[in-house]
Amino acid sequence: MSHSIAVLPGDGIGPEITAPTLELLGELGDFTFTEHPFGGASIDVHGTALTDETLDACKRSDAVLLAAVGGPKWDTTDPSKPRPEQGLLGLRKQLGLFANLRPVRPVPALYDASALKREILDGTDLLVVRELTGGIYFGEKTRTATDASDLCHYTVAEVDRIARVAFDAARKRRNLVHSVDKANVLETSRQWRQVVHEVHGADYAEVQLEDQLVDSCAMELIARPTQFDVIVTENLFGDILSDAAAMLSGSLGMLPSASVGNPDGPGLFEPVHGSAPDIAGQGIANPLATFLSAAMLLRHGLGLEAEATAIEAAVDGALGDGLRTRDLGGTATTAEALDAVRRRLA
Ligand SMILES: NC(=O)c1ccc[n+]([C@@H]2O[C@H](COP(=O)([O-])OP(=O)(O)OC[C@H]3O[C@@H](n4cnc5c(N)ncnc54)[C@H](O)[C@@H]3O)[C@@H](O)[C@H]2O)c1
Ligand SMILES: CC(C)[C@H](C(=O)O)[C@@H](O)C(=O)O
Ligand SMILES: [Mg+2]
Repeated sequence: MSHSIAVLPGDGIGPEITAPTLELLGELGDFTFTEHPFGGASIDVHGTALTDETLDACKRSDAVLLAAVGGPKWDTTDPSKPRPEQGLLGLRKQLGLFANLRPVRPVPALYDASALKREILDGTDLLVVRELTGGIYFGEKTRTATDASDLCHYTVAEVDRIARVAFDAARKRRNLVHSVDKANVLETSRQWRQVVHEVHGADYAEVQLEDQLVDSCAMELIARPTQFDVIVTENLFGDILSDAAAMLSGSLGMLPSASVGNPDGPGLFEPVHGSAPDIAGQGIANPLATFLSAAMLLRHGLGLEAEATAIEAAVDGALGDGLRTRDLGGTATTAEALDAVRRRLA
């Protein structure tokens, strides 16, 4: 049976890293890919970042693969103008994907590519569980000539369900959850902390739970990353902490993600990084975060565990053979990265 994958190449380096990812997937099974305009590319043609046609196509698919959206062409401070990023937020919301899983597992072969010492990195294996459809991203926004505001809002139900995703993940890992908030200042964080503890006490008492303030968590992530197993946090904190955590893996170009949570619809699989406009069009982008996102698509979206593991092992193997794109301190092009990983698949 052929699996249908809706493909959203998006903007900037998006198309350059999507094409090799589809080639790689093509080696592993029978997939039907359909590409759809999304983000800035969609604004240019349709005037909106997410059309009904693209949304419907995503809903009908078995899984959605996204590269990245955005870029200077569409940057605007005018709230009446469309932005590529609105399409991404709308897609996550409309698909009901409230849980964003961002694993960070530095590959030993890349320890030298990191600015951090080997002793700090060795043994790091953590998962950021980011709440994805609530918080300040989705609260009411206002703007007048003299002021602006973004409302941060969470319901108990939204916190409850993301907490369960984190505890369930921890049970399959090292049984430890750090719940990250700013409960010393924010009311939404005080509610977050209370609900996480209630869920824990009721159903997950055997999982170790630690509370951590987000500012010190940012420091601890870089200073002592091995202490973390699962980090669960709200939307904005998770966005920022996961880019910081990318430094553990050597480059933002290494981190994949899976956006899940709706059992009745497809998941969305996307690298953590953006459209990298500074290197777009040069054929030098690192495609590995998208390859690894495709692996998460196979595992979480289609239940193809062996194929997912094959991609991850091939990426590790290629890096062990010395594959280094420019962000990792080397000279390999995107095409050479595909060749190196494909050789390891065989
Ligand atoms: N999921 C998404 O679509 C997504 C995520 C983050 C940012 N964005 C958007 O991307 C645009 C650019 O944002 P930014 O510059 O802050 O972040 P970015 O992640 O695009 O780039 C940050 C830095 O990392 C480098 N980089 C990122 N991915 C790389 C890769 N695969 N290979 C090599 N180098 C890579 C870039 O060259 C740049 O120097 C913005 O419009 C932003 O809104 C989109
Ligand atoms: C592009 C932007 C809306 C997005 C986010 O903030 O969620 C990105 O930074 C990410 O991490 O996926
Ligand atoms: Mg981000």
